[in-house]
Amino acid sequence: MTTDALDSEARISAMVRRFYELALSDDLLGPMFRAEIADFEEHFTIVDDFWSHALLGTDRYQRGTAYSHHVHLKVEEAHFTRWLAAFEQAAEEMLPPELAEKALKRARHMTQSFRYGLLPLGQPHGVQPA
Ligand code: HEM
Repeated sequence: MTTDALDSEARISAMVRRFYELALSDDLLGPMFRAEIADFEEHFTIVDDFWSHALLGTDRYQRGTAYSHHVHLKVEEAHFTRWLAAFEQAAEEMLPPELAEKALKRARHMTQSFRYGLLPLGQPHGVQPA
């Protein structure tokens, strides 16, 4: 692996850990992550693999679609807003600008797909319900 690729992998790992630092201190996301994830070190490695695959094109994530690991979650629009805010902050702090831009584009796109799959039909997407 080249030095650049190694550096990108290290930055992705730092971004993932920063994301969970922010998400675990959030009063809505924190309890959900704690209830669902038994081993955080193992989970970080899985999410590192996902972002390495998504951003660097490696074959490290081989667990099907990330979406399938969310279908059982009871989420509302607020979960998405907060998830994305934490991700944006972590990406901007930890990734070089080009990689951060790519990560944000991917995260926004996936958040929107997850909304269509996980929010009840008829609930406005991307709008906080009254
Ligand atoms: C409402 C927003 C979201 C919430 C509350 C959420 C929550 C969670 C939770 C609780 C898990 C652990 C599931 C388990 O291990 O059983 C998980 C896994 C994961 N999430 Fe999310 N998530 C959200 C959005 C996203 C988005 C938009 C992405 C990608 C851009 C993403 C990527 C992942 C990945 C890669 C995993 C690991 C899946 C695996 O085990 O293979 N999540 N998420």
